[in-house]
Amino acid sequence: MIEISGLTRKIPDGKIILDHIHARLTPGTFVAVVGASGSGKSALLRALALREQWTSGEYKVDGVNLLDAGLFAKMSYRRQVAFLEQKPILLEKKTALKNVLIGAAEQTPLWRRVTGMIRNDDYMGGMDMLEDVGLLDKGRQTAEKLSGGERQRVAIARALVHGARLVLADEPVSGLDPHTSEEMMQLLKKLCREKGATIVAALHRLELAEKFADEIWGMQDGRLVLEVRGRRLTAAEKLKLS
Ligand SMILES: Nc1ncnc2c1ncn2[C@@H]1O[C@H](COP(=O)(O)OP(=O)(O)OP(=O)(O)O)[C@@H](O)[C@H]1O
Repeated sequence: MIEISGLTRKIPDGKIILDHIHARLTPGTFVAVVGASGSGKSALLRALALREQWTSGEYKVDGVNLLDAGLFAKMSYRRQVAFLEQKPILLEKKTALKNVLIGAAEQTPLWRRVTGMIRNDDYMGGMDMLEDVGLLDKGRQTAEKLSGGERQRVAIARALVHGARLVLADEPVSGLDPHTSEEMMQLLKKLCREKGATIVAALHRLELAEKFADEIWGMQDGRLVLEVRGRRLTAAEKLKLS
């Protein structure tokens, strides 16, 4: 269980971009973060990934406040968190399988990054994960030849093969056509269910959030102003977020 309380981030010019956010993340839940451009969706995801400094607040993971914990505890937590970029950065000349197994710098042991070695059981694990994301036939294809949707799938497989418990996805369907976007959302939902990972995805398209997410968080001016579970947003709520 992850509990955030009073998460605040103030940038050097004094502007508060995340303002006293309280939230709870239950394992295996798919959360969509929605809100107007500049409302703080990406900033929230980066703060959850500990990629940016928190000015104040508590970040409790299984009851322990990570912000008071030592460097090793933070590093060990970061290894359990995967961040999916809008445009995944892959090793272009390497195969999809190698990208899954050695591409995630924060989650890959140093010896493997240095040697590029893949053990037989890792190879099987990588292939299983590629199958889970529907890319078994693309395992030997180099990343440069993959489509936008396939690249996102490789990035998702890479996140999950290393056992990420929290996957933060910043606009995972940006630039994808409507059909591929729906497939991607379906895949995230399936992996959430099957692997028990918690997924927090920033989304521009409300209808995708309503169709696929278990919870919708609405951001406005750095504040979390809506938390909706198991239902669509009302017209008034949509208006609030526009
Ligand atoms: N490191 C930073 N330095 C200065 N300002 C920042 C920084 N990070 C975010 N901001 C500002 O904080 C606000 C929220 O930005 P953020 O990128 O989180 O919005 P967003 O909701 O993800 O927007 P979009 O949907 O356009 O991606 C914006 O006003 C942005 O300019």
